[in-house]
Amino acid sequence: MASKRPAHPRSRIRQRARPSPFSKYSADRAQGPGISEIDADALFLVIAIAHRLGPVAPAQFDRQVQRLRLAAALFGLGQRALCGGRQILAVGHGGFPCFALDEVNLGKRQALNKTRTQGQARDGARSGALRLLAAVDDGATLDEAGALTDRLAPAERARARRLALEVLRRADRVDLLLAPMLARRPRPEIMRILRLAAVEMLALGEAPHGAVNAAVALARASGRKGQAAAGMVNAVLRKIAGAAEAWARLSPQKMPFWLRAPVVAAWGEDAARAIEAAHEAGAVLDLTPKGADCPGEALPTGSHRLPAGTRVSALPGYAEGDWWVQDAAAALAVRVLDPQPGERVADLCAAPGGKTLQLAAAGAEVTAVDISELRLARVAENLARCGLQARLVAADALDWRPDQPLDAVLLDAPCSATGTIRRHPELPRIRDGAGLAELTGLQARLIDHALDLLKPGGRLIYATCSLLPAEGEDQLAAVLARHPGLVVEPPRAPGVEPDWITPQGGLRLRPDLWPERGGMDGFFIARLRKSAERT
Ligand SMILES: C[S@@+](CC[C@H](N)C(=O)[O-])C[C@H]1O[C@@H](n2cnc3c(N)ncnc32)[C@H](O)[C@@H]1O
Repeated sequence: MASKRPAHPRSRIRQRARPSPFSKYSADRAQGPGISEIDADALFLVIAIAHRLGPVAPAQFDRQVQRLRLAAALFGLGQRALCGGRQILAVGHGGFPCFALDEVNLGKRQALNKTRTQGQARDGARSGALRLLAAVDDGATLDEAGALTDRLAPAERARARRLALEVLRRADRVDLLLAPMLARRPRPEIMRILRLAAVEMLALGEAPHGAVNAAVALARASGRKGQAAAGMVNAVLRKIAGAAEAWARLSPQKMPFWLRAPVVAAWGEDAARAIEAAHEAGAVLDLTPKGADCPGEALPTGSHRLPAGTRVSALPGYAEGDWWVQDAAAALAVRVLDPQPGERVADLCAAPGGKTLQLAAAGAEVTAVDISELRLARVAENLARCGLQARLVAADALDWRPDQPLDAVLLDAPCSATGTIRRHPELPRIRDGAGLAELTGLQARLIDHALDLLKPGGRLIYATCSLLPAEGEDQLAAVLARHPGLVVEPPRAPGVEPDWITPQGGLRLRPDLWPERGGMDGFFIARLRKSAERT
């Protein structure tokens, strides 16, 4: 397409030389790639399109981003340029020169003035999902990548995340189906488009013509090489549309070897497959009630369950803080502790605070400690919403000591989080099991420190949202060996089934439990009582 290259060489140099104050993924990610990594020519063109300076009011921001995105698409610039466009505007909010779109220069007034149809909204969600998937391929979690969909309307943003989750739950299974249909492996951005359309058709019931047309359009919009691949995308996806039987014969995607091997060693091949099926099925929504009023079906353990995809903020009682979101397995740690009103309890790795809320709701005098000030702010928000109180301390738990010994400590230790793959299916793709020895070493030090903070006869709950025995059963065995006199107490709580209790007395929860109810996160919970004799 012909375009007028405006003479703004200085803006080009300035933008290239000046690093963006925004990381690519989120404010939490300190060293994300900045604007300098965006394809310079694409960025130059977007700046060219947007060269008429003027402040962008926050209310117009989304509209400006949308226009810039359309402009970039018209020039065939693809994702990287779109990302650049967003960042230029974002920089504008931070006080840098801000670029507003010049429709006259663009010469495409009609296209830009088009009102958004439903189809465009869906493509916004698909493009958003592809940006999230690209970020995961770069090693980001979906939460870290969330900022990449900020410019979408809330419903599109939610749909983009849902699509990305569904693809990540099946990416390996789709690749197995695609492999014989591909003469050679396409570029990563084309592979992501193929996976997305395949999952939409085979797992989400999307009509083939809609999914295939959208995929072809996305391939074309992804740049010159994408345009060349559009024919292949069309042909392959038409074959995929007819491959429902072959798809049904493929098993759910396997856990990576570093995780699967210890799972099989602990519980066998059938359990590993059942866990993989639960990972593919994804997670439902669980709430922990503060009092009696809580939407959803009451589970035997006291949590309330709603279908996946339920909009949390639309549920009754959200603003009033009548409940909070917490997986049924996670909620069992505090139920097993059974905190009493007035007891002095520390929640040593507290953020975002689900367990702190449970402790405070039980009437305990809670100190919530977390090493991350940023994450501790979420505990404060959650406490405020639910009208509950706790003392918040931003500190390394290993350095923190209360002024008097405690009745109880809850240690929900940092771990591999492999029990949460149903809701974080990107974890197996971005982790490789490295650093496990470091984590288990930290867990052991935290356990010993927690025991040291307890009064004689005080109780400790050790919990991890992990499927790895190294972070659960093995830690329990090791702490019992290190501390003679320490006792494991039965993990009693309403709804806890005898089969969930290990021979050693720990509580082993797995995603394949309660299959008819929708599963639960993987967790290990142990209740320990310190010797009543002073040492
Ligand atoms: C599994 S999450 C805790 C979830 C939390 N208990 C809940 O129920 O919402 C682990 C937390 O440990 C914190 N953490 C990691 N290392 C820590 C340390 N040495 N001291 C205190 N907190 C730590 C992390 O910041 C993270 O918020």
